[in-house]
Amino acid sequence: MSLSTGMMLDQVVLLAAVTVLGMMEQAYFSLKVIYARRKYSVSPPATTGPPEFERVFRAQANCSEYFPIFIFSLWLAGVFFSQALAAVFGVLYLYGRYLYFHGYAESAQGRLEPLYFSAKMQWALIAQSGLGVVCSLTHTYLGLDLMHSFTHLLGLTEHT
Ligand SMILES: CC/C=C\C/C=C\C[C@@H]1O[C@H]1/C=C/C=C/C=C\C/C=C\CCC(=O)O
Ligand SMILES: N[C@@H](CCC(=O)N[C@@H](CS)C(=O)NCC(=O)O)C(=O)O
Repeated sequence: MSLSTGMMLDQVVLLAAVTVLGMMEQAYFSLKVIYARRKYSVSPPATTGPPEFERVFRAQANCSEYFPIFIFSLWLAGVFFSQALAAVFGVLYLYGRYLYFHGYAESAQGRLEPLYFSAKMQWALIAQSGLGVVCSLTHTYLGLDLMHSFTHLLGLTEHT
């Protein structure tokens, strides 16, 4: 897809849907911290309290720290590589983060398995972003269609 020919909404609508889902998930995590503050009587600006509170607090903070990386990589991968693939990895990442949040709320150990899962999804999105942007750069400035050669290598396109 070329931005110069105009981006059609159907070329990004899956990315938009995953972004809305991600924003709702972030809002949900924030609400859980507000409930935990009430439950454990930890009023702002305090950020320390019983371990049950601190784990919920850190789970939300950790998910927020990574949210910008997630959103940028989702859109870059979706625009420059493949919208469908980015959307699938995006939904899996958000699912992993949901499990991470609840695992961390239970115990520090409980966060680890979902963290590894969501990290794999995140790295896959970063890789797709990098590959897509490099292919676009070489196409624009060197006239090389690496993406076509790449998909041909994988047997996804006919040789032309
Ligand atoms: C989800 C974010 C993914 C990518 C963004 C970039 C960097 C973050 C690294 O990929 C993530 C890897 C995380 C690995 C964590 C490894 C170990 C943590 C385990 C134990 C900590 C010690 C303890 O709990 O006692
Ligand atoms: N802000 C994070 C950056 C590194 C990170 O993402 N760590 C993972 C694996 S140790 C985590 O779950 N950290 C727990 C937390 O941020 O509370 C930290 O302080 O640990």
